[in-house]
Amino acid sequence: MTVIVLSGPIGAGKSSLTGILSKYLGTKPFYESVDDNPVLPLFYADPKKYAFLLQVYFLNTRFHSIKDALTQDNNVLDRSIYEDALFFQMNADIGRATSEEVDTYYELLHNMMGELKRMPKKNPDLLVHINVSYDTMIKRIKKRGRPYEQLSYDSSLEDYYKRLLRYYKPWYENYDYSPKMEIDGDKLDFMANPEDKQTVLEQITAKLKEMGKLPEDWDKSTDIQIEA
Ligand SMILES: Nc1ncnc2c1ncn2[C@@H]1O[C@H](COP(=O)(O)OP(=O)(O)OP(=O)(O)O)[C@@H](O)[C@H]1O
Ligand SMILES: Nc1nc(=O)c2ncn([C@H]3C[C@H](O)[C@@H](CO)O3)c2[nH]1
Repeated sequence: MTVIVLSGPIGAGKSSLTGILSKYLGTKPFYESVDDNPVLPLFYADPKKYAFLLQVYFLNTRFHSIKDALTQDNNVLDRSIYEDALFFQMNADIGRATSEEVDTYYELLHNMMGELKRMPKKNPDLLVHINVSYDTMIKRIKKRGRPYEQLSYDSSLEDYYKRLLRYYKPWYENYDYSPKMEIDGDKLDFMANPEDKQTVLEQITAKLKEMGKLPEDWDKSTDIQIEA
């Protein structure tokens, strides 16, 4: 059983790489609830009012996916539960949560993490973190085109996104729930460039082999077709 989780800021390419990787490894993808998420547009329209509700929504949907993923064979998850607190803390730090909401959130998170410890598999096998600069992040957010994430929708998002990148750096450095590796999302266009896609799959395959999670003679074509 191998569970891989992707991490990285908004628009880094987690969902895209989840699709590629799960197809390549023949495993099941688990996507974050975004397009079917009724709270996300409310949050972007009024972050102070909806930050707490959005966090609880994400925690709940993430918990469902994890419970499912950790009891099945092989999986790829497009964001880790360990990033939830990063988002919440950042929003709390900019005044979008009351002290009661902060206390309640951390109690709930602690409670849920306690449940995870009782699962047959407690942690993922590997975290694959996609690193991107601010410019790449904005380019990808534009390309994907969710209206409420655009700087033209709310110019304060520039500060929000830059702050998010600052929070991610120490978060990744301190992450120690599983082995981890970084992908250079600025240089590697694994969506449009087949050579870059091959490079990324080779890097992940090498790490899985090193960890004994893939046979040494695993040699599968990286020529897989994914809908953008
Ligand atoms: N390495 C890449 N090179 C070029 N384009 C990319 C790359 N990764 C993702 N994209 C494009 O960038 C956009 C955002 O990608 P994606 O939705 O996978 O990001 P994400 O990290 O899952 O975002 P979110 O955190 O918001 O869910 C998509 O339009 C995707 O096609
Ligand atoms: N506030 C907040 N807390 C979270 O835990 C969280 N997880 C994801 N997101 C937002 C980022 C993208 O817009 C979109 C897709 O990742 O959802 C979050 N926003």
